[in-house]
Amino acid sequence: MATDKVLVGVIGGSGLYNLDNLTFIKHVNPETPWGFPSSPIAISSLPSGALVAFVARHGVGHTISPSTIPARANIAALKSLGVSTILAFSAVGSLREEIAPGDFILPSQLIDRTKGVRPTSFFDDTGVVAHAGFGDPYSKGLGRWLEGAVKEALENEGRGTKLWTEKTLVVMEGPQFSTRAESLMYRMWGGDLIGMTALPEAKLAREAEISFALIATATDYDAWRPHEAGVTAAEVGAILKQNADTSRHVAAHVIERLLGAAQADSTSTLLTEEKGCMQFALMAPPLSVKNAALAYVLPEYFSAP
Ligand SMILES: CSC[C@H]1O[C@H](OP(=O)(O)O)[C@H](O)[C@@H]1O
Ligand SMILES: Nc1ncnc2[nH]cnc12
Repeated sequence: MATDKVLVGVIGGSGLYNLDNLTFIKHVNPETPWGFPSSPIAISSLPSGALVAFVARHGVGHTISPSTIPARANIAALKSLGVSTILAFSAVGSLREEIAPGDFILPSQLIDRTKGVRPTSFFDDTGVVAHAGFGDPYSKGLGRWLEGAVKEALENEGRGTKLWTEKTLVVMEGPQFSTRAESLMYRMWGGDLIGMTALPEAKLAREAEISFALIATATDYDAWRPHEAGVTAAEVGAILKQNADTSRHVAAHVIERLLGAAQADSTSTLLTEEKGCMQFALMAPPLSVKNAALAYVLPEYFSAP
């Protein structure tokens, strides 16, 4: 099933700086109205010939901190290539005893503990006000479908990696890890996982009408456990390689099946679930507004001056 369109994008987090299990074709580096993406985007092909676009969230040499990731450029650059669905990978700490380092999770909810220092909207400084729906931060149909596909990929890899679903991810500013008091408070709030990068990425994907799912990979137990030292970067680093190898396997397996499923059923909305979601989020008639930045990321509604 070959197509020359890049319908699926992957964002790699800590430890996942390439998809070198796929056949590399070329790098592209689109300059967006929000600057360049975190890394040049690697276009690779799956065994079927279908194309995948990959961006390394922290740069390929992990030089970009969570607070300064150019998330708007990453999402806009992927959209400019034709991407309609993004699978994002993220290393997270566990706030629950049962979720162990090495486990994979498809979170369904987010709690925002970033500090307002990250630009979170494509509409900033455009004169257009938009309120995207975000009650379900991850695309629900895609998430339901991924549950089976990721489970199958993990079983097929044969490492015994567990998959959890319906979990709540707390997104903190960083770069320092949490105090014990904060970690305990997040547990009381209902948090199951903690990370530093899931926002604003998911909000921006929604504004860009891109289907979006997060595949979180647990690296540590954060600081809430009594009688255990708090988390360190060394502890996280020790498990990143194993998680990244499994993530590469999961990405290849899942994307091949996702594209196959979408192509086999012409009524499938797996790749297009969020299309049209911004239509009623805009507080002014969009076609009356000419804006180059919005025309770049939402050409469905805006045109350039
Ligand atoms: C190296 S641990 C902290 C670092 O790892 C996570 O990154 P990502 O979500 O991109 O995998 C976490 O959010 C921090 O940025
Ligand atoms: N314990 C933790 N806190 C925040 N982000 C993380 N990423 C991986 N482990 C983390």
